[in-house]
Amino acid sequence: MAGRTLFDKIWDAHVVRELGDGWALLHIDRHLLHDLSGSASLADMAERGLAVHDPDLVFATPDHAVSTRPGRDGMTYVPGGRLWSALRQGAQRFGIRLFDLGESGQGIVHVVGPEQGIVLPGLTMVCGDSHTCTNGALGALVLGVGSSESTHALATQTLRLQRPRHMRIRCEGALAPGVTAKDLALHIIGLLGADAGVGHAVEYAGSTIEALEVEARLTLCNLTVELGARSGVIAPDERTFAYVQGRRFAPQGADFEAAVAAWRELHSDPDARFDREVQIDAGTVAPTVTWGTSPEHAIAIDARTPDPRQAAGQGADAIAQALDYMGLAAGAPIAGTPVDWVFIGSCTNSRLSDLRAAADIARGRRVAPQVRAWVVPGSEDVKRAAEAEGLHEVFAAAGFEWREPGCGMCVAANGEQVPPKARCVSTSNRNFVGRQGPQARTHLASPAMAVAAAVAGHLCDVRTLA
Ligand SMILES: CC(C)[C@H](C(=O)O)[C@@H](O)C(=O)O
Ligand code: SF4
Repeated sequence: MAGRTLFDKIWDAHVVRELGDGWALLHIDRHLLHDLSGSASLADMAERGLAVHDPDLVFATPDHAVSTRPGRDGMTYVPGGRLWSALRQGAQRFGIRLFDLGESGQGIVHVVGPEQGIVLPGLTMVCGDSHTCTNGALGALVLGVGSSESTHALATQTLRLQRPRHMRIRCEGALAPGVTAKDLALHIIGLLGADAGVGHAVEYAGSTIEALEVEARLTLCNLTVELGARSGVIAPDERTFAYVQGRRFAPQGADFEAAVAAWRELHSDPDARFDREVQIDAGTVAPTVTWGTSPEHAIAIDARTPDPRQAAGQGADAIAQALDYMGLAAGAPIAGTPVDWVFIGSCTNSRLSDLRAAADIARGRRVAPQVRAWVVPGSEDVKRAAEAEGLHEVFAAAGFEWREPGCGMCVAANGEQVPPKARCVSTSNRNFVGRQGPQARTHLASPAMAVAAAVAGHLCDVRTLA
């Protein structure tokens, strides 16, 4: 038998029935629900008189539509309150565990899954959210699903899926000081394009990936969907096992040891075949930011915006449009661009390690007077851990607002918007037109780069910050 990829190994272990033409019915080990798509799935189930097949494998938490204002409750953002109570009612009706506001386990669904040990190596997991790919960093087969797939999975604990093609992105070399997994991810998308992964499952491998901490791997995998791929995966290793050990829903004691023994088999065989292989020289990656309205509009901080006059055909129009929306000149240095807002948060960069990296730059500095800057921890547990270390005080002393856990300004589904034409440096994953509010302008960056921009008042290289 030919060698198998990591993805194949997890897939094969979950096939309930082969359906032909590459399709199979797969067992789904975990299902996560959030207030936007999850509340809708549960309402659909109720309306159709369906029962949840295995409520113990389903977990819910409000994140998108809840306010992150200090002292908030579920009704602080009134339009979102309806979704919050629908999620609560649905969870209660079907006997699903809900991590509610103020409780350990509440937070952005993709932060909570790994943090609580709900997502584990070798498992299959779905969630009605495109950034479910984040969880592949633990060596799990994870998929963002649509509403009918979500209902199917709730009702049957299975999903009918077509095996994707395989793509391996091999990253070699040590990241330079000041360069993070976020910069690497943006660099990769900038290089390959936002549709490079369509139809593929991505595996990240190589010495750079092996050297990344698990939380940094989560950041990298989070951006896989911005490459067009539904899932990204990293082979679990000693770092993964150490990360998982002791988490609330992870196996404990002898069960954990037995699980680790099985998890050690979860890697692509040396002779596994990939449909596409890409090599990335990670040692040359610089701190990277986006200039335009797609994550593929990524450039090194010391580079210039593109010039449509030097591009051909449709590409030129798209560049001109993006520059116009962003209020930027063609062929101009991106560094020095003045900034109005800074948002540190989202399922990309709101874990404890991200907040530590941000605090390291913020310590002893001040947010520029014209800038408004927020730090939104990814989960209740992240918030508590950060406060126990005094990070909230570092941020407050530097002039940042310290907020409650949730998606916050990432997609503005909770009314927290960047004002029209204001420019925001954001640690999130999407800079689409109107993403952070109508006419809002978003530059994606790492937490350290976002703090550097907040302090300088303009986009700048964190490595040269005064
Ligand atoms: C609202 C939700 C379904 C959506 C997603 O699928 O990703 C959101 O989380 C996003 O980041 O755009
Ligand atoms: S933080 Fe942003 S990207 Fe992540 S799930 Fe929430 S809205 Fe989507």
